Amino acid sequence: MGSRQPGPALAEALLTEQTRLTALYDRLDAARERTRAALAAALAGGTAGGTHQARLERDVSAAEHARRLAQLSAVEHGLCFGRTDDAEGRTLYIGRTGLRGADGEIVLTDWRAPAARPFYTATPADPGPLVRRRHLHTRERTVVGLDDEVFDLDRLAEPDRRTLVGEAALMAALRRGRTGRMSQVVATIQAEQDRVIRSGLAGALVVEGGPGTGKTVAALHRAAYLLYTHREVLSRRGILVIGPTALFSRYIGQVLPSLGETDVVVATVGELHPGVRAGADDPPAAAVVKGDLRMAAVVAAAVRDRQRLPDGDLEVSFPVRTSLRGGVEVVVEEMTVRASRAVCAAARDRARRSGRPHNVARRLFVLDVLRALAADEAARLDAPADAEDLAYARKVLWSRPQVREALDALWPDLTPERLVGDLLSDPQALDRAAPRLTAAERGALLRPPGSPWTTGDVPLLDEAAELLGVDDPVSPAAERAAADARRKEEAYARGVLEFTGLAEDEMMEAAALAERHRPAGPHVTTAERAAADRTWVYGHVIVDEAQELSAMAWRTVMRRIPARSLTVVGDLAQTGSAAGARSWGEVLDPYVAGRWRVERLQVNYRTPAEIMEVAADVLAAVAPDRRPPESVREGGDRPRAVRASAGRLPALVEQELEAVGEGRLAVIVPAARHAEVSAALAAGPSEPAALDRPVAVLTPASAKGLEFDAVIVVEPAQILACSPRGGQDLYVAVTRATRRLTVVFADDLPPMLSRLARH
Ligand SMILES: Nc1ncnc2c1ncn2[C@@H]1O[C@H](COP(=O)(O)OP(=O)(O)OP(=O)(O)O)[C@@H](O)[C@H]1O
Repeated sequence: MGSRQPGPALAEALLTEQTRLTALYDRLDAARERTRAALAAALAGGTAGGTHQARLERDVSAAEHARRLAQLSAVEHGLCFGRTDDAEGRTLYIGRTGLRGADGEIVLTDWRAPAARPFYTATPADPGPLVRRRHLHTRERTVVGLDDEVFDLDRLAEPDRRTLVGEAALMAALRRGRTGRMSQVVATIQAEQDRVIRSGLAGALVVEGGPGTGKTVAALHRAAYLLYTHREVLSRRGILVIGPTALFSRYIGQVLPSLGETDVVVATVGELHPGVRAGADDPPAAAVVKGDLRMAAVVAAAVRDRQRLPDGDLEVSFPVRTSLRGGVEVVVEEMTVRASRAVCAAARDRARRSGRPHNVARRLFVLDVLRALAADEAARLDAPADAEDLAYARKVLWSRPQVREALDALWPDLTPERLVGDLLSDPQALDRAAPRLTAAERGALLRPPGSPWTTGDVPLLDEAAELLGVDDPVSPAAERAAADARRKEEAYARGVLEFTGLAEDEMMEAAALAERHRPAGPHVTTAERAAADRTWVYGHVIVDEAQELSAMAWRTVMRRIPARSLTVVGDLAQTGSAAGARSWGEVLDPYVAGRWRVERLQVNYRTPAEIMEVAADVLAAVAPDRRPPESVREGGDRPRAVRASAGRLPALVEQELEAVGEGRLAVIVPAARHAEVSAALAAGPSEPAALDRPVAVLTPASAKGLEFDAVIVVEPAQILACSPRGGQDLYVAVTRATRRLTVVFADDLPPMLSRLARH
């Protein structure tokens, strides 16, 4: 065990570290003061004008100072948490940010810096350069405890050669009650996690491991590490973190800001199409078809299906003379112009061959047909026309609603929403676009017009958006409006200067506000700009619970990361979606063949051994080739099974709440029972405030990635029967608890849960 120091020695050590910590906070205060002044100066400098270049530089440096100030403000708690001493007598203090002393020497080493690495990787068996590692426990600006490990092998007995880093510190972190939010763990990162965090940026890194092995927490720290190490590239492009549900996004939402990182977008696949918020999931049959790569061809065919030819020649009639009779406008003379079907076909071919997206190629089609119509009109009027006349005639024709309507019917300007919405609610359109799908598959896709968007629709919308494109040259008016907005922002930024005399928090708010209110330019955070732009290219993408993504969803993700720099986090034994992955090769080979690598995490930090034994039985039944992770903790309360009718659930919930005190409880139910149990427990819908309540009623799918002090799993037999991946769902459900697991059943307890103590 780590050598905890006895009385006087401990007191002396505490005093030494307190002196150091106080000095570090002084440096932090000074750094904030300097940054605040630099921000104020940058905002004030040259506001009256200056060259465009000067303004740009000022904006960029102001953004940089604002970011640094945000970072310095985020590290107030737990600023310094570790110290290393090496064989050469060098001492480093490790903290959540780097700080320099008055002479420019490094007084606090950022946890992400290469020099900090031994703090995480040293083990008694392989201490590297270290002779001692010390964990500092602090509350506000005070040192309240120390935890030392002396890597002096001669004095350590073999059984004491632990492999875990700072066991006491880790255990203290793991014993904390759950708050409904994931917290950062920079002080207790384990060696195997450190490898994940510091792995290089290129290619795809797959982080695989059973439930509770810290895949998510390691991936988020990796985001912070990558932003630190490759700031140049990544802060401009940002990092996208994709999670399984909005609830999960909320659960992990604090980790990166608490590490001082803001250039990260957290979203679900259902949120990747700006303007559409897909909440609902598809029924399994529809999910499977929508997730199939054949859908790319279906969407492409649906687009082509909207590029039509007239039945015969194209004929358009419009009034050329009208007169007012009794206050009503009547057509006195009409004219009909024609373009032959062959001309329309040639126009369509040319537009298609151009390789441009539908809405952009539309211009070519329209132009060709208008040419033919204008020539026909000239012939009809018997008026010899030169090129200029014809150009004018085309313009006039295009301004006629009848002409526009006729051309729109042949080659309409389409939004992705309209294309996909129409396709999925029109059986004939589906028949035409998807001849290769079976009738049953097409049937699974069909739904009433105006149905809400589902997660499975988003990859289809994204596919459609790619094929449709946008024919939207920036108008001079829009440019003027943007310039105007920029001027207003500059005035606002000047106003921010008045805040500089105020307290830290207020200053931060003002700086953040200035950033948030700027619609364009460097003051809007990278994350905000990225989230609003479907075509944004990210610097790195992290996909969590990656086993859930369908092949079509992967296409959508890969579009956002042409450089293919990815972290893919998941556990194939937890795949719940019918359209999800079966192997990483199947997912990644089409995009990064030969450029992906796997890191496995083996230790479970969440679930005590007693609960994990139960989970291992479930795993053995559903995925016999997989080994469960090993729990780092034992001694949790014995998991139990209770035979009880639904009516007794509220009483059981009360019991569990009492047992966990301040802790949180989840009741995980088969999807079909969610509404009923929520009503019985007077719990609201599961999104997004569920984590704020002491009791959350969740389905296995919505519980994915989350954890609670106590979990009640309701009717496991029904969870098993509810979906084709019911076994995986049950595995997810029984691995969410950090302390207590109760399984409630009325009739049957599945044999795989027979290890549970019966009550
Ligand atoms: N090094 C660590 N120090 C302290 N706590 C840790 C550490 N690693 C993981 N944990 C904690 O263990 C719990 C599980 O971690 P996490 O949610 O990242 O696991 P996971 O592998 O993503 O699980 P799942 O597959 O079930 O989603 C979290 O509470 C996390 O904070």
